Amino acid sequence: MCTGVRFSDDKGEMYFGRNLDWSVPYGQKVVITPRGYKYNSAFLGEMAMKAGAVIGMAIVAENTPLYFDCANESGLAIAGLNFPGYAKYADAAVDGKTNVAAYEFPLWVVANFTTVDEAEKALKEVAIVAKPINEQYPVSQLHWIIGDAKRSIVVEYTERGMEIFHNDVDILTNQPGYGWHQENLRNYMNLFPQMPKDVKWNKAKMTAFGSGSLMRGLPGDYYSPSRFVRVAYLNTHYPVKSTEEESVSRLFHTLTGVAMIDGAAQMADGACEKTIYTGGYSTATKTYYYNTYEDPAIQKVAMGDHNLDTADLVQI
Ligand SMILES: C[C@H](CCC(=O)NCCS(=O)(=O)O)[C@H]1CC[C@H]2[C@@H]3[C@H](O)C[C@@H]4C[C@H](O)CC[C@]4(C)[C@H]3C[C@H](O)[C@]12C
Repeated sequence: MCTGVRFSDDKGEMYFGRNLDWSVPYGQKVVITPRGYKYNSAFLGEMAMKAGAVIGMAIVAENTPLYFDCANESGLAIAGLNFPGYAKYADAAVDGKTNVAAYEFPLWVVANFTTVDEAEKALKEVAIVAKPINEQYPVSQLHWIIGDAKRSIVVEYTERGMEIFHNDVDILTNQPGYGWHQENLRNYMNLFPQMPKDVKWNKAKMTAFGSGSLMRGLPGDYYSPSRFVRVAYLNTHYPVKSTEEESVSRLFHTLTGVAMIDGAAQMADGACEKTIYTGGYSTATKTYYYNTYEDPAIQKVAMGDHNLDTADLVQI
């Protein structure tokens, strides 16, 4: 399972991050795509980085960065999360549509757009096509969260075609679809951060043991609907912060609140899922922060420390 989150600080800068939950790493690295890089889109020919340089977590295949999550220097970010059983891409290019292969979708979004508004408008004309980049990497079944300083959307391509959801809680997990998760939040309207007043049941007078009393019922397990509710509650109740340090701390604490610990939840093949890495981007400093299951110390890569006016991918 995976979890994504977006929020802003008090100056309107965006922080956008995700947990990548799986049993084994994919060999991913932080990859910077500089302004002069060009890539061969599966259906659209040669593409330039119109919205500027990009940073994120990826593997590189055929000299193309296959981003798991990334952001451009204009402040638009995207993360792909597993969506098997629901994602259903077009089998082949669709006439009259802008055809984008699933593997290049994050790169295509951040190469072309600077805001969620721009991306949302263009996405209405997009078909996501089930074409793999090569035989080594089959097509992944994903849905995506796309965010900027103002808001986020969820993109799902299912048997109903392209669906775009306005994401009022700025988070995403896995199956089922965003619409189901949003409706399910209504089951948790009873959750509040406040200390409850003392109550009386006949002669029995009761006071809370301490804080957290009205959070009871917030699901603590790793199941996708449970993580959705938990991270929605955490993200929407966290106080808005001011400094980079406070917001990066917020990002990692929120994602730790839905991180997966080894041994607790097996996948269908019997292997346990765990949070392989947590990664996220700050528009304030154009920096990508990450840590891994093995090394929880937070590492950072600032775009500004690299020459962005070249044509070659930088793999860190
Ligand atoms: C497995 C990852 C999603 C993690 C997740 O959501 N797990 C939930 C597990 S569960 O089923 O819901 O239990 C996804 C996110 C991004 C994906 C990668 C990116 O899409 C980039 C390429 C795309 C290629 O087509 C396949 C390899 C790949 C490198 C993908 C491998 C894998 O599918 C990744 C790493």
